[in-house]
Amino acid sequence: MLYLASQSPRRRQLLEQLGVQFTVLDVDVPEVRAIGEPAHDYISRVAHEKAGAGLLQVIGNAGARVLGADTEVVLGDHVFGKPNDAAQASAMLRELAGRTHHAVTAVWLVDSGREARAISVSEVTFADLDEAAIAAYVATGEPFGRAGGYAIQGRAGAFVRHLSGSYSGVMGLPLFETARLLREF
Ligand SMILES: Cc1cn([C@H]2C[C@H](O)[C@@H](COP(=O)(O)OP(=O)(O)OP(=O)(O)O)O2)c(=O)[nH]c1=O
Repeated sequence: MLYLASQSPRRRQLLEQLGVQFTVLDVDVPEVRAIGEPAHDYISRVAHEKAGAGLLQVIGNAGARVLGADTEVVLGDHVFGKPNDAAQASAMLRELAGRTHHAVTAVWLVDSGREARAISVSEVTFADLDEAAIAAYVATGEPFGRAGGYAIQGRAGAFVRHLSGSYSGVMGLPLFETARLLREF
């Protein structure tokens, strides 16, 4: 049995695209980057902790495999998680506007004896955004619950001048990499 340790409706929707049967587990892992922790190490660690927390819930079930993922937006050494309020969302969008950032998703697949990881790094270039565009976007509510304060699958799709990488990875679960993990496991 496959489990998805995630409360993200996007991840559920994306995993459904692969046509696999799975059950969702609720996990709540603190997302706190340690001082000096490299961005990719942090993202991978959080995804691993989500998968591990899920596995603890189903460890008695024979054949249980658990997927966990974490998505963050990275600009230089800054890691943008989900904004807490409108001011934070606006500040993130102001930094992303007119620049190229990385949208990074780490995925772990674990069972009681094995674990495997995939990491998807996409390069995303945003158009210039003026204060009015940022305010209008934040007012849609879309930034909340989204890394970097934007949803590529929503209105922010119009901000993306260029994407090199994985659209599903930016959205929260890279399908090519996830399918490969499931096949190889
Ligand atoms: C960049 C980007 C992120 N996102 C979402 C995907 C993730 O749900 C979220 C990043 O937060 P995460 O901490 O990766 O995930 P989550 O808290 O939503 O869910 P869980 O930890 O339970 O798995 O941002 C989009 O939906 N679209 C985008 O374009």
